[in-house]
Amino acid sequence: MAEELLTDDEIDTALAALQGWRRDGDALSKDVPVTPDSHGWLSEAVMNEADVLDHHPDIESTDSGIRFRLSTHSAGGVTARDVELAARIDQVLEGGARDRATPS
Ligand SMILES: C[C@H](O)[C@H](O)[C@H]1CNC2=NC(N)=NC(=O)C2=N1
Repeated sequence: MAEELLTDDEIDTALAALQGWRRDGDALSKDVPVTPDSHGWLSEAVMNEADVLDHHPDIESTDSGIRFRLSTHSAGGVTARDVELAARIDQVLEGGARDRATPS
């Protein structure tokens, strides 16, 4: 798979199509407000997606939840793989929200 760094314009375009992601230096970053008891299942669900892509996020706890940072270490910045993983993380988060919703 090509490991080409995205240009600034390409990163801006990708961010416009994602939910709540921002550029953070050489990475894409997203803060997700969750209670500490949700860190475990959320991290696990995201890592399952990451394993499929063989591309892994940095995950850290923050005061208000959890932060994902995506960069392609071998390329030294943001590539299409990071954008793909960001979209998959958003799908995981949507699924989690759906699971917690009251059935109609
Ligand atoms: C050998 C394996 O494909 C590499 O170590 C992969 C694994 N996951 C990775 N994840 C991320 N985020 N960046 C990488 O460069 C990377 N490299």
